[in-house]
This record gives sequence, C-alpha cells and structure tokens, in this order.
Amino acid sequence: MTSFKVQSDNVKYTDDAIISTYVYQDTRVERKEGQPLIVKPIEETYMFKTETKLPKLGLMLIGWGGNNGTTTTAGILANRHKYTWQTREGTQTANYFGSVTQSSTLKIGVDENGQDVFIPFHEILPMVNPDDIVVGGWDISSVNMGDAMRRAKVLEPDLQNQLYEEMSKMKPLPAPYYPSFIAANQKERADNVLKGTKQDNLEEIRKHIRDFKKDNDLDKVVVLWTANTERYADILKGVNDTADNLLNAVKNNHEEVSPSTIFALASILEKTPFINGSPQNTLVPGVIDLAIRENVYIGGDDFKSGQTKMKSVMVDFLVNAGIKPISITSYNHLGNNDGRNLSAPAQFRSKEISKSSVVDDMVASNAILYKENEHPDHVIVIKYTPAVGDSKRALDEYQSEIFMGGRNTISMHNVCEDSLLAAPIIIDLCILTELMTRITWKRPEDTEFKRFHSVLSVLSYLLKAPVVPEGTPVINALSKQRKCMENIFRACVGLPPQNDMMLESKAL
Ligand SMILES: NC(=O)c1ccc[n+]([C@@H]2O[C@H](COP(=O)([O-])OP(=O)(O)OC[C@H]3O[C@@H](n4cnc5c(N)ncnc54)[C@H](O)[C@@H]3O)[C@@H](O)[C@H]2O)c1
Ligand SMILES: O=P([O-])([O-])O[C@@H]1[C@@H](O)[C@H](O)[C@@H](O)[C@H](O)[C@@H]1O
Repeated sequence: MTSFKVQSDNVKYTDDAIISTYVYQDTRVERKEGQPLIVKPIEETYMFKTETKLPKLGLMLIGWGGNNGTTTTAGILANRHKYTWQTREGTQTANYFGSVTQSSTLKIGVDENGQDVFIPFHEILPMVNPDDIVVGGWDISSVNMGDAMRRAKVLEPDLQNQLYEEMSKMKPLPAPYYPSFIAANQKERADNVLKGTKQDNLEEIRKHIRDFKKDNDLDKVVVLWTANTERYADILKGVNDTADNLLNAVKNNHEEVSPSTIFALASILEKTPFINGSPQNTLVPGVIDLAIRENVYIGGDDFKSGQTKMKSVMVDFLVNAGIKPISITSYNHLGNNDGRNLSAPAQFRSKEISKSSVVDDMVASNAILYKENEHPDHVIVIKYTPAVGDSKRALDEYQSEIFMGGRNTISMHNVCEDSLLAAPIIIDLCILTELMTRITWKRPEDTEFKRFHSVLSVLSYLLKAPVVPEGTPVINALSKQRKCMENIFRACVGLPPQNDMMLESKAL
C-alpha cells in the first residue's frame, strides 16, 4: 500500500498499474585533446509502468540451512507471528531493522512550512510484505531448519524455542555438491546431495522450483544463493563463454561448471530471477548470455553487509572531502561455518576479490588525488576463530594523506553480527528483485514497454561486487547506490530525483 498519491499530468493511476512520463535530465560531455570540456544538459523522456498487483511470492534459498538462511527464515516467521522474546535488556519485538525497504525512509518532498516529509521506503511503490514471503530451499546438509537454526547460534534461545517446532518441519531439498568448489572442511556436512550428472542435477533443480511454486500456490519465486563461497570457475572459451556452450558443458558434465552456476541456469530456464549472495563468479558469461536471451533477471555478487559496506562509506567520504586514502587495511575474524569455509585459500581468494574491488570507482573519480592507475594499498585479511561464532570482528585502518603532507589515521572496530546484518539484505534483494519484475519502460515513441537489462545493477546497494550490464560503470559508493535506486523508483511515480538542493530554504 502506498501512503501518497502524485497529483500530476505525468502520472496515471489505473486499476492495475502506475504509468509515469518522466523527463530524465542529465549532462553529456564532449572531450577533445587540449580543449575545454563541452558540457551539454540533455533531456530524454521515458515512460514507466509499474504493475501494482502484488504476487504471492516465494523465496528459495540455496544454503537454506546455513546461518544466513535460517536467520532469514526465522526473522520472517517471527515478524509474521509478531513474536516477542526475553533478552538481558528486556522484551524484544520482531522487526526488520537493517532492511532498507522495511526500516529506512525517503524524503517525498517538503510541506507548506518547508518541512521535509518522509515516507517508509517500501511505500514509494507497491512492494511485497516480507511477512508474506514463503521460504524454502536447498542444502547439502540434511538438517531441518529448526536444528539448523540452533546450529547457527545466532538468535536468542527464547526466540529459537518459539520458532523451533515450525522450523523443524522445514526440510531442505538435496543439492549438487561438487567437492572441488568449496573447502574440503565442508565435506562432513554433505549428507543431502543430488546424485547423477550435472544435467540430471539441472533438471532436478528445475523440477524443485516448479514443484515449490505449485505446492505453495505461488505467483512468483526468487532463487537466491546464500550457500558457501565457491572457488572461482575458470572462464573457458567453448565451455562457459556463451549460453549454448555452457548448456553443452552441463550436458558433458564439465568439471568447471559449479553448483551455483547449475542453480543459476535452472532458475533462468524456469524464468525465475537468480541472485548470487556470495563472491564467486557464478554469473559466468554463459549465464548472463542465457539470462538476456530468456529475459530473466539475475543479480550479484556478495551481500554488502558490514565491513565492506562501511568501507564504501568511508572512502566515499574521504575522497569527496579531498582527503587521499593511501592505505586501507581490512582485517576480520569470524567463527561461523562461512569463516571455516573461507579458511581455505581458494574460497578466501573469491572473498578477497569481492572485498578489494569496492573502492575502485571512488578512487577513479578523483584525478587530483590519484594519478592514473594509482590506488591506495588495500589489504584484506580474514581469519577463522571458532570462539566468536557469527559475531564477526572487523578491524579496519584507513591512513590518508591530508593538508601539507600530513597523515590522518582512522581505526575502526566493527562487530558485525554477520547473519543479523545479512538476513535483512537477503529480504531486500528478494523484494526489490520481485518489484523490478513489475516495472517496464519505454520511450514515448515506442509501442511496447520493456523490462530493464537482465543484469539488475539497480541492486548494487546490497552487493559488494555489483555485476552490471557489459560496458556500463560499476558504482560502489553507498550513497550513490542508494540515490540511484531511490530516484529510479521516484521516476516510476513521476517525481524528480531527490537533489538535496533545498533552494526553497536558501533562495529566500
Ligand atoms: N554477513 C554475511 O553473513 C555475509 C556477507 C556477504 C556474503 N556472505 C556469504 O553468504 C554465504 C552464506 O553465509 P553463511 O554465514 O550463511 O554460511 P553457512 O556456512 O552458515 O551457510 C552456507 C550453507 O550452504 C550450504 N551449502 C554449501 N554448498 C551448497 C550447495 N552446493 N548447495 C546447497 N547448499 C550448500 C552449507 O551446507 C551451509 O548450510 C557465504 O557464501 C558467505 O560468504 C555472507
Ligand atoms: O560484508 P562484509 O562484512 O564486508 O564481508 C564479510 C566478510 O568480512 C566475512 O569475512 C565473511 O565471512 C562474510 O561472508 C562477509 O562477506
């Protein structure tokens, strides 16, 4: 339900859609060697159509029995049942804190007194209520969700006890397990494994998706990978470089096709969006090629939940303040199973790549501070320390060059409760991906509305290493990512972008 109505000739509300005409204002720059930049304001008119009927939505988690999967499931159930539970600080009520759609707001405008008016983010456009999401999924561990929640040791016992009976009835579907892709220390969990060839696995997973949709009477499903971090797959010409080659590679049981890529293919072939919450390169070129061909949304990589999210704020602030970060040392230790998996070099390398690339756009934006190809020293360390469990400790040091050769050092200790930070992000990824399936666009002169590009870069705010359409820029600065998402949704209801100029309170 939305709590506002836009009064404008550019917005039409029909029984089942919101249709807006939006003038996109931007600037185009012409660069000529040795010449001043020529900067031209441009205007392009778009039309957006947002279907307003909400579907019955399912979320199929791969790695359902993990810390993130069980915490996400528990959080949705606790909110749905409005559970409260005792903690040392007193009675706690279920909430969706950490979810940008459920617990953040956006400025919709100013009132007659010039006061800002804010609405809940999820009211800008009709979005599915997370309480209503039906959760299911797969795990190579057969443990039911009640026992897996207990194994995760994330939630307060009083809440676990209230959820246990309902969650213990939830059993994960079997999944493909190809040992070379995750750490050897995960082998002992793998007692719920699909047998047969990769082609058999692909067909079985496709059937799982169809059955889940039918058995729960769902209109739509989103498939999301929150299983363990895999090693990178080699990108091989003739194997995973195109859709047809990749589908052939599956038929040929090729070693380089990972479980996560099998899930991505199955989702796409079932016309179901697929999101990769981990850092490995699940979305190989062949997957992207197939998603485009089948007009299905995909997104990734790697939830942006804690240490990296903070980094994409800190570096944005420093560089935009004209301060030059010269070293970023990011260390963390954690004791959950993800940390155990990451203690293996190949799996750590996947995470190191996604955590390292997060400052590139901010550094590249300031040629005053950084010469071409100059970067801050950037070190990533992750250590497995069982004693801290899911309560990951991140210790970061930002050393920067300041005025007249001075040095500024910012040290930060950030206790990121990994799953309590990741679960709301998983919920947002599900809700926003579903929303995007209801938004289409066209130019006024076009006859048909069409979907956005299959690679959903609008989800970047939620991801450490955003996958974007080929040839388009990767944005990591958190403020830019949030503004992009918010302003696209504002455009869908015919509103201009939030520009924070507040001229009405200056040009007095
Ligand atoms: N803040 C965060 O927690 C955070 C942030 C970013 C990314 N991630 C990523 O999310 C993922 C999950 O994190 P977690 O803490 O829940 O880990 P976890 O180890 O608790 O859960 C992963 C689950 O995946 C299962 N699994 C492994 N391979 C599988 C396969 N092929 N098919 C189905 N299930 C499989 C495991 O049995 C396990 O239950 C990891 O890849 C992690 O890097 C987490
Ligand atoms: O999101 P973030 O806190 O920067 O990154 C986290 C890493 O620091 C952590 O080691 C890993 O276990 C989590 O999966 C997550 O990726």
